[in-house]
Amino acid sequence: MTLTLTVPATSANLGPGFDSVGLAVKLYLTVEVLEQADHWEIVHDLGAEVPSDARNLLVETALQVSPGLKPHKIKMVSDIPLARGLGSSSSVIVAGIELANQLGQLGLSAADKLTIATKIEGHPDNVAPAIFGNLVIANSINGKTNHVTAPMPETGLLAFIPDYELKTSDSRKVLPSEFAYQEAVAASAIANVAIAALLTGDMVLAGQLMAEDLFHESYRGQLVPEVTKIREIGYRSGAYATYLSGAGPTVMVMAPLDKVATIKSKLEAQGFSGQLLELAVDTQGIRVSK
Ligand SMILES: Nc1ncnc2c1ncn2[C@@H]1O[C@H](COP(=O)(O)OP(=O)(O)OP(=O)(O)O)[C@@H](O)[C@H]1O
Ligand SMILES: N[C@@H](CCO)C(=O)O
Repeated sequence: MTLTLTVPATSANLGPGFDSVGLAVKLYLTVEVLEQADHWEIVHDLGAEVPSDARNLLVETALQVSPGLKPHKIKMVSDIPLARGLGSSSSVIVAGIELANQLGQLGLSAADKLTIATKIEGHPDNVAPAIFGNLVIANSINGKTNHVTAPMPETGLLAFIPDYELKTSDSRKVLPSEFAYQEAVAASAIANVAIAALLTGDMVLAGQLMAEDLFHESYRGQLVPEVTKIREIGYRSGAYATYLSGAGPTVMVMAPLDKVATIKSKLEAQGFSGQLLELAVDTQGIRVSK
């Protein structure tokens, strides 16, 4: 039987949860492992920029975890748009670790996978929900990763996915290299209350605090000009929150389920170039079938 790995997309930060909070959503990367071969071959239609050989991030990750793996032919299909703030790189890294785990029979625990994935990605906010599903709050310090998974309170999710890419590396370049002590205290207090509100199911309070992020959104706004108008429309139409998903450029609107259709049609009327997608929370994380 064929080994198939299915990994969800993820939306990181949720405003002030910079580098530490993420939500799994129902868009998927699917990796089907076919026959053993002389060399790695990845069959995909993700464009010429994505390598079809051992340079593909999937294989690079798998070989980093288990260098002796035998090459295989692999079919890769993805609904997760690349470099748009929906965790495409994390989905591949998580799939690569699982590929090594399965082919190399490594017996990795979920915690091991999170530690490895965080080391490769640099922060746990996308890889953690890609592994566990749901809402995950995680940190990593000196190679030690901690995480808490929680159900997401009921909310509609509307993603505006611009038709331009924004690489995480470029979006991190506009962030400050230092933060004054008082500012750091204020930023983390906002994040703490936002998380407490999410964990107690208070989407109204969570949404207010998500809009008050001090860590990254104000610096990145210039890279995603649509965010100001989308936030204004969301605010006037009763959304809970509007935030930059991951490093952007996707803008996520969280809103009561009965307000999503109205907000969607108001956003459509703006004529922004891109896609508007209604999403739902993935509650499972990575699936392995064989
Ligand atoms: N299926 C894939 N196979 C191989 N490489 C991929 C795949 N998906 C994404 N990548 C690599 O990851 C890069 C995008 O990573 P980047 O961190 O910039 O954005 P993202 O992960 O989509 O967004 P974010 O981290 O903000 O949520 C792509 O340019 C490509 O190099
Ligand atoms: N927390 C990360 C997510 C994207 O990898 C960022 O905002 O840069």
